[in-house]
Amino acid sequence: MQDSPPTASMPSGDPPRDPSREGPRPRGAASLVARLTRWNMAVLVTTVVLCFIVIATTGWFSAQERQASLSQGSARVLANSLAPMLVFEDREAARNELQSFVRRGDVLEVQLILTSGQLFASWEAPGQHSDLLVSQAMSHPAMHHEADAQQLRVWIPVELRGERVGTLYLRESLQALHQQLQRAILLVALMLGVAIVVASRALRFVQRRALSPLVELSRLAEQVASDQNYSRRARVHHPDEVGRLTERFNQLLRRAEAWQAELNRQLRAEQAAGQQFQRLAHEDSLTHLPNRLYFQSALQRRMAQARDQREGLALMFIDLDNFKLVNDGHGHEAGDAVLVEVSRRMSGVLRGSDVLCRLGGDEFALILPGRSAESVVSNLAQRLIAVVREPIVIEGVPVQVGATIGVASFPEDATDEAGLLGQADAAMYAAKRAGKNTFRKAGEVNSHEA
Ligand SMILES: Nc1nc2c(ncn2[C@@H]2O[C@H](COP(=O)(O)OP(=O)(O)OP(=O)(O)O)[C@@H](O)[C@H]2O)c(=O)[nH]1
Repeated sequence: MQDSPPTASMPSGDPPRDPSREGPRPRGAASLVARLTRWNMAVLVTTVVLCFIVIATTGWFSAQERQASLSQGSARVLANSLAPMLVFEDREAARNELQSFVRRGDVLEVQLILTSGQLFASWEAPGQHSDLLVSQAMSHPAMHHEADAQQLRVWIPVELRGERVGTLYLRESLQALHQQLQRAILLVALMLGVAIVVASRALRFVQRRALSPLVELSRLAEQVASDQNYSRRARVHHPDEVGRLTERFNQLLRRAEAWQAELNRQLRAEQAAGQQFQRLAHEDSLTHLPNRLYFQSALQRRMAQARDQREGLALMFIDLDNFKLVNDGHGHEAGDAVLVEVSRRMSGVLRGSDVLCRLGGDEFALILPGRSAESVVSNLAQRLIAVVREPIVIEGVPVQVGATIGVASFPEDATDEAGLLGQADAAMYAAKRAGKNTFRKAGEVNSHEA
């Protein structure tokens, strides 16, 4: 057989890819490292800012308290030295004492008031006006202080030998303290800013290291999803949760690989079975020549090709002579053996492009593609008749059959398959009538003879 029946194309072992599961990470999907760093930074910055607020507030209040206690201490010393001057009504000495006291610089106002409520001596910084109410000064029996954001006020009783002789009122500016504190806060803020920058770098580095096995696993999963190569394996870095996850993932890969191998094996088996089925459907089981089903499609295909390429084609209809006698005389099995041998002999004299088919019984058809010269066709018919006529030895007994051939040419005798086969069939019958073991061409058979 020169033209083998077509085989069915089977799908490859790999299942189809799903493009939606491939490709880079979608836009806007941040990496786990970046997301974790952002969250950690948010927590860190919030904590640092809260700490900063607590430190600054506590610092402010404790600095104010320290300033108040310092001022109270110096006011007490001043009150002690002013007490005798108050008793002896030495205003000049009291003013001098106040003058030397206010050299400290932060003082805005000092007032010395007698128990009667009368002002004994005072000092006010340039541009300052006293804000003291006498009733307020006398209302505090013991040392007392008040502070707001800008100023500190101290009231202290002036006593001599345990007896109250007046009140000393001191008002101080907290501006210097403010500036000092601002500088300290700025310095702390700067240091915290640097600490945040260093911490963010360190966090990113640590998280990148800690999450690298997870990132590696995710990359591997993406690769496997993309190329479906289940023989890949992920590296287990540490025997922690991620390590165990990696082991489970490798286990899944091993199973998927085994499933894929089994699926491929099944597909190959089905492919082979399909090819076998295709072959059997188009093959004559006795002679292994292409059968009638294949002949019909082959003739259609070859004629279409001939039409397209403006080529010719010849068809021979071959019927064995006196084959029935073999069956009747030597049995059906002997008849089968003759059919097999005749097929083998006829195949032996054909060209590679010729297609010999068994149509059924003792009937054969031969497609000769291309435009063949008349003499070539005649010679081939004679050779076929000659090889078939050679005696065939069946179980030691020679038997003889013959062959009668009808030839039809495309496009001269017919332009469609049925017409061409009919013409070859008619020519063959004409040859039978002419005495068998011969051939006839459709073009030479006149209508009367047909
Ligand atoms: N052994 C065998 N015989 C078959 C097979 N198919 C058909 N036959 C027989 O082949 C014979 C064909 O009959 P014919 O073509 O009329 O017989 P013939 O002797 O060749 O007649 P002519 O063509 O006039 O020479 C019949 O007896 C069928 O039973 C087969 O597969 N095996």
